Amino acid sequence: MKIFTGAQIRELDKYTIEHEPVKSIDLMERAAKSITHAITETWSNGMPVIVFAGPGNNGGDALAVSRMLAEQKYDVSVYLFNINGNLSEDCKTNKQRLIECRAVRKFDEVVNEFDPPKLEKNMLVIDGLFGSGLNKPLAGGFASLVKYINQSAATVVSIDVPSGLMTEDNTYNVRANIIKADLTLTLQNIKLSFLFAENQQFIGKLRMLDIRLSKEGMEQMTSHYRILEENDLRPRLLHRDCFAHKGDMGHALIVAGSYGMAGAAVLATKACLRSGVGKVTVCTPRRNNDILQMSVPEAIMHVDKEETFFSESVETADYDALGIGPGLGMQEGAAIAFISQVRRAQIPVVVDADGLNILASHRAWLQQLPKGIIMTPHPREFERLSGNRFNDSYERLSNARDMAEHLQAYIILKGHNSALCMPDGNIVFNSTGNAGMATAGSGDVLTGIITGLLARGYRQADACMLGMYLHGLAGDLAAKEIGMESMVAGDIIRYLPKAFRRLED
Ligand SMILES: NC(=O)C1=CN([C@@H]2O[C@H](COP(=O)(O)OP(=O)(O)OC[C@H]3O[C@@H](n4cnc5c(N)ncnc54)[C@H](OP(=O)(O)O)[C@@H]3O)[C@@H](O)[C@H]2O)[C@@H](O)CC1
Ligand SMILES: [K+]
Repeated sequence: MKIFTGAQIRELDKYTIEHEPVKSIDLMERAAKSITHAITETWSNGMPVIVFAGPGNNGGDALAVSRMLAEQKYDVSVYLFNINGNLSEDCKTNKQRLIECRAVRKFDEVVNEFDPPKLEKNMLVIDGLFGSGLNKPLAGGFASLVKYINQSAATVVSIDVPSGLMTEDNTYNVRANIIKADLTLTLQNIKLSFLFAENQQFIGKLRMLDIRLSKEGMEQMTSHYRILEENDLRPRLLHRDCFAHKGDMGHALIVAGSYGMAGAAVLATKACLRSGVGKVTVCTPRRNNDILQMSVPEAIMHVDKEETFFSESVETADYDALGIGPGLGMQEGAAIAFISQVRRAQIPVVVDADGLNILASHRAWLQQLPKGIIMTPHPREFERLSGNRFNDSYERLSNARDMAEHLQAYIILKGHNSALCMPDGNIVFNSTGNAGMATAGSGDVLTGIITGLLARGYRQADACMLGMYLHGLAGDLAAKEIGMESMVAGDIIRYLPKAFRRLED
């Protein structure tokens, strides 16, 4: 599913009006009908409704919804904020229609003085102040109103966007002046800012309402942001020939583990083996040999000459992909072996964990990475890697996109809705996964899966998308059966076969 910016939404709106064709006011009526339906489905008309409408089309929606609710015998009081005497055309029309229908308890057009109504627990507030047309942080009277609504015990439903929240960049927004909705009814498509963890407090529960914007318009419009769906992945799956031999299924090399961190190597190797690859060799320090041999008997050992850390890069001619970094340690010896290994690899490479930390402490090496390299940092690893501190997820994501373009790399920013930044500047968000996966070793599992998929023959972009989707799906399937609270990384590996099955069916 594509994600459109506020500016693109306005273009799509225009396109739909011209090509369907439909009058702008009728499109608003259509949106209001589906918003009203979502509200009446959830709350009965015994609940008093207070509507706050702004001067633009978000306010126009709110006025139309007020009329429709009042016609269905809801007890509706409406406050329209017309401070500058400048209502949008459709807002004006809906103001007129509302006055004419005479069904609302109260209609107050606020021009100057505003005496706020009492908001109580059993009331429903409809927030139609601002939507995708917001162009600066809320201030003054609107900021006070938002604070007043937020501190009340009433249930809040936001139309399209919680008022005060920008559809993309909230880096310099004033968070105290954004509505905290219990439910956001967003029109047609999800907005970029809804995907960021720190904005969940404003959105509450999210529902998307199909208002039938032009399909053709949406297909034609290019978007740099996309949400990954099962249907995007199915056609990309490689099929297994019935005469397949393990030699045809790829050979992955995992370089992982230091003394005390054998577990990271075990998890990455096991996950790699579960990702359809033919063979996996694991290169690890001498002292981890027995642990690996016992925990992952299917893997081939390549034991480093050092007892406790990775010290010598491996010839990669016999391998199809390299995954390096989990539990590798940060000794200077390991760092030098790491960069030598990455540089000499003539195969696709995935770098994670200590591999990223090593790069962060030798940032000049970033310029020496092979094109097409895959890096999978979590937010703090990415801050160290980029040498920056970020105010929010949007700023972090923009920085990751720039780095991916500059280094011609694939960067998966892990977290709530992991984001894959591609060398061409496009960004794909994952739609699977859950909070139970925020546990030690979860990242090692992802590294193993992507390395396995690369060795199996998937190209970088496909391996990253499929890898993050399967990783999250396995976590979701695990959560369904065992819950999130006590989930460990090994559970994700245990549910990988079911995740593959689900995609293949
Ligand atoms: N998707 C679709 O196709 C459809 C979308 N629809 C609906 O349209 C909504 C978008 O409507 P919109 O473009 O009129 O913008 P909206 O959010 O109402 O705000 C604009 C007004 O706010 C003002 N303003 C801005 N910032 C401000 C601030 N900080 N403080 C104070 N004022 C501020 C701005 O004034 P200006 O700064 O431009 O002078 C202008 O007056 C969308 O969210 C959805 O609900 C549906 O009706 C049908 C189909
Ligand atoms: K709103």
